[in-house]
Amino acid sequence: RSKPSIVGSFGNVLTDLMKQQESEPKEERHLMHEYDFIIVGAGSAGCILANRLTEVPEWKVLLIEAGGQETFLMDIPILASFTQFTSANWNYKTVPSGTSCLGFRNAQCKYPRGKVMGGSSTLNYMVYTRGHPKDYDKWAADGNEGWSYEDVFPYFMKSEDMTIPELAKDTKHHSTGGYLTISYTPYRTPLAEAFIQSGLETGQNVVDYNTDTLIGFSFIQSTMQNGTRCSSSKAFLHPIRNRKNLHVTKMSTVTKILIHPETKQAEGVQFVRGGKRYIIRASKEIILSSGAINSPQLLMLSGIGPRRHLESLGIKVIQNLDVGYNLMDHMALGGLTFIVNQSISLRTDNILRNPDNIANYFAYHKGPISVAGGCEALAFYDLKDPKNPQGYPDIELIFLGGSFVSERTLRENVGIRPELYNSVYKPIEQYDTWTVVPMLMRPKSRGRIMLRDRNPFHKPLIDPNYFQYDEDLDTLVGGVKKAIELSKTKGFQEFGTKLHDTPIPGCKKHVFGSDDYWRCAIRHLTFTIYHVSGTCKMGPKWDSGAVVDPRLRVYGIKGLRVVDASIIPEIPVGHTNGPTYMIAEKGADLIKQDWGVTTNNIT
Ligand SMILES: Cc1cc2nc3c(=O)[nH]c(=O)nc-3n(C[C@H](O)[C@H](O)[C@H](O)COP(=O)(O)OP(=O)(O)OC[C@H]3O[C@@H](n4cnc5c(N)ncnc54)[C@H](O)[C@@H]3O)c2cc1C
Repeated sequence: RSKPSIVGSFGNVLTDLMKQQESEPKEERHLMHEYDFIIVGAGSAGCILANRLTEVPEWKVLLIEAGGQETFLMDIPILASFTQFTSANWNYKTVPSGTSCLGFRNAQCKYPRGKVMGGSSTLNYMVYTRGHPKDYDKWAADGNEGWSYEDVFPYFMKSEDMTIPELAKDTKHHSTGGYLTISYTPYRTPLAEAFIQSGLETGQNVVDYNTDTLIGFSFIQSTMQNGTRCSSSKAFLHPIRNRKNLHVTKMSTVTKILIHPETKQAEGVQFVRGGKRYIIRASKEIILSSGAINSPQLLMLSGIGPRRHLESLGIKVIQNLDVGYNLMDHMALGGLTFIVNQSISLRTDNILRNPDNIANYFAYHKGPISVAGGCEALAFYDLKDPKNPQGYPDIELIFLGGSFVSERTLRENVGIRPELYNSVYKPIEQYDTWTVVPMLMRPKSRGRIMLRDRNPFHKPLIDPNYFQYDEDLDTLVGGVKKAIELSKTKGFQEFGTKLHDTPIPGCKKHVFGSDDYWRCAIRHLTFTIYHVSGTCKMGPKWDSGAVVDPRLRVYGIKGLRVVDASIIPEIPVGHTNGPTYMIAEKGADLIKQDWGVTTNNIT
């Protein structure tokens, strides 16, 4: 490969920019008064639904998105954390709890969500995982007919275009030719290789975690296309931008679902665009795909939710349901930092200052700029059954070839208190470092979303209720110890790896490295892994906490479904974007079946 010239690469920047601008479906200026289907939210789920429903030529579909266009900068992997500082982020924060997020400003965890075409898939770190067969078999066992692993597996396959040759060969578990491109990141630090080696050295296997076997180590399979982000908009909307039966309206915030109080038929939506209020009707259905924070918010604003809560705000109750409960997330310890003695880590400032890196990225979409927010590899463990290669993970370790000190935006993403940063991390800013983020895979704790008031433009209250159960904290401590064990392996010791052992000021009363110290550290540097889900829970009719039935229809209301991460009854083991794609693929088929359209024999 020839060395790219800066001028040539600049030309490629323009090409990337134009391609992104031209490929996204255009804003529809002349909206109709009525559509067959209205989809609220062009996020991970909404873009799939828009694609699959407009496969039926006679259906007219309106896709409404509160955010604006996805830009080519958002598709540059290393800038993943940076995008959170733009208007493409809803900028939510958790309520202060006094028991978690203590090391962040106001003791609040930041809770970013995508407000842009592609939704959170335009902000995320592109890790593509499906979860474990047991996750879905449990959904089915709990009464969600049609959602066992065997039932949902074809929908993971349906979306997929696996471009990693050795994985694509495994046609039992992977497919090619779908809309969603999965690939390895085109660049790896030697530290990521050391991470994989550390797994082998400690008796673990290297696995393809998107099969039935998750326990083991792997480089990350990313939703990445030719070294750039493959958001749900890029994957599912760009290729169908010319379909005449799809209208898209952007910068349009839905403020209410209009439901007839007596017939309980969802009739239309009210939204605001450019300061003007619009009402558009749906002749068949309205589908909420606004994500696990905004879907429950919209339902509650529209009179569907817990009676007492709605009445306390003066909202007329149309249907009393447990909307907003069952909030789940994968929480983690952030800031676990290891120092090395060679310049081999991802230091974002240095990477972006080096013109060769920039030229290489824009010419070939390769090099360190193609690593999404520094995430390179991962490992799954079943700490309760550590010797079982077929175990059910309770911990995931995400490996990053950098840390708080090498990635300025990362520390701002979480809003670390300056005094904590200055005392613990500032003194090691000149060193090369790496991080493992231990994540809790099967949390018991459940949080809740509530309305602040009746104003649709006010942010809802988000209480993730992290560490409601000590068990969650204890499992996470087990994950921290695993990460430290790995740092002592030969592969990492070749780089003189050393755990950074300056204690967090609020945890100095505990001996550094003791279980109590790690519990305290986790309560201070509590990371969300951004997997908010479950707040419009799917369940059978005997489940009093269920908001939607197993065909994703809102209980008690006609013509209204929720199809997004909020229907997840129990959070899968892994990251939630892949499962959300599956939910949307299956949701689209459920809708088609209910309106008498044949569906490719998948179900
Ligand atoms: C920073 C970050 C990193 C993440 N990293 C990963 C990762 O690496 N791997 C992974 O698998 N998962 C990751 N996730 C989680 C994953 O992206 C989400 O689970 C998934 O995108 C959820 O999809 P969704 O369709 O439910 O919601 P979203 O994708 O959030 O879509 C909701 C859409 O609805 C729009 N909307 C909301 N309210 C309204 C309204 N009132 N009117 C009109 N439009 C509205 C929003 O603007 C948004 O576009 C990450 C998430 C974040 C935020």
